[in-house]
Amino acid sequence: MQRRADINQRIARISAHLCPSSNSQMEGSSGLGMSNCRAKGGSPGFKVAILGAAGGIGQPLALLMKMNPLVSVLHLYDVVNTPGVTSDISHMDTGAVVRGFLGPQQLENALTGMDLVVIPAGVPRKPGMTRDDLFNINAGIVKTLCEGIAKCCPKAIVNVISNPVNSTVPIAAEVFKRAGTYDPKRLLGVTKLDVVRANTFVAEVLGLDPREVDVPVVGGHAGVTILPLLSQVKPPCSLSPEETEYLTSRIQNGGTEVVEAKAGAGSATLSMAYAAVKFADACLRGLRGDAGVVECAYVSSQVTELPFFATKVLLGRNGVEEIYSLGPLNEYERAGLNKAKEELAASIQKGVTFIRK
Ligand SMILES: NC(=O)C1=CN([C@@H]2O[C@H](COP(=O)(O)OP(=O)(O)OC[C@H]3O[C@@H](n4cnc5c(N)ncnc54)[C@H](O)[C@@H]3O)[C@@H](O)[C@H]2O)C=CC1
Ligand SMILES: O=C([O-])CC(=O)C(=O)O
Repeated sequence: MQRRADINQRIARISAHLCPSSNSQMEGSSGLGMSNCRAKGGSPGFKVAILGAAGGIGQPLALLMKMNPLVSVLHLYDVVNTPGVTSDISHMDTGAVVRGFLGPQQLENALTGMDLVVIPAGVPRKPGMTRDDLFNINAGIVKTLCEGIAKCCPKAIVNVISNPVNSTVPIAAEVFKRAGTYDPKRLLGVTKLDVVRANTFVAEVLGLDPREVDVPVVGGHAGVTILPLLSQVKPPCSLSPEETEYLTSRIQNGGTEVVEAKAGAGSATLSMAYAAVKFADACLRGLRGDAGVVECAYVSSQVTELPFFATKVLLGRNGVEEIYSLGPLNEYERAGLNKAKEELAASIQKGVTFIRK
């Protein structure tokens, strides 16, 4: 009888170690936490935080990041619902240890020690809205989150997804400048979804596999600031003026296409999570020291007279190691570039003014 009780006690002790309850993975809870778990921290890899992790993008992004073998620790932060999302994701039998953080009082712990911070926090569009219509709410959210980054993980690479990206990246830069932590190489606006869409739509027109197509998309991430360089598509191809016009318009309006199809239920989340995880993976491969990791991103730049601009960049151990020039543009692209720069200049100024005012 006594022997049976001993065995039961031992089993209970072991399962408490190996299967902590979902609450115990939440920052600030009592009892056995992930910090007591024997399996924690053993695997090499990078520490990644997702801010806005319970949202439409955040949840599938968390799932995909949990599948990434380069990630050893995954912190999920949001102002709502992180206990459930964290519990759910943490049951996936992949290497990354997942921890959840709920509300502003846990932001600092969510950020401390992170190598990469991905920000999809903020409100999405509804039909009839522009991305700039999100500025009033999302600017403040991005400001607060970046203040936390400056304080707790100033050396982290930061991927900004929250719209309007054309303004939220300058906002992040101003916050970091104020804090004395700004490193332009480590701040990247995520425009990868424009590239993903461009590859898909161009492949459809040409009858190719989208995985074999590479379309540079430069400028920014809203309407006419999204500038696909269809004269530089790889593999080299020839598009008629009608095909060029159709593709440029579809790529520029890809976000609106999804917003309208979702009819009030938000904007692109699944394709965005896919794009964001590809982009984050590229940043991590760069950090690891892999050679030749190139992505389009909206960064501090001298490619044009504007302080921020999206082009292809080389990612490395310090973030953006090299920024590539635009390459030869045709007349149609040069006209598009002028339109893009006009709108981008205003969006950048709006972001800068928001912090400096
Ligand atoms: N860069 C790009 O290509 C794309 C950007 N986006 C943008 O991403 C953002 C998020 O979109 P969705 O995930 O669809 O929205 P969502 O509303 O589904 O999720 C946003 C999440 O952010 C959280 N949140 C709000 N305030 C927060 C704060 N102060 N701290 C932490 N979390 C906070 C919310 O609780 C929510 O869980 C939007 O601004 C959207 O426009 C969307 C698609 C593509
Ligand atoms: O269109 C939106 O509002 C969301 C977004 O940025 C995109 O899907 O490209």
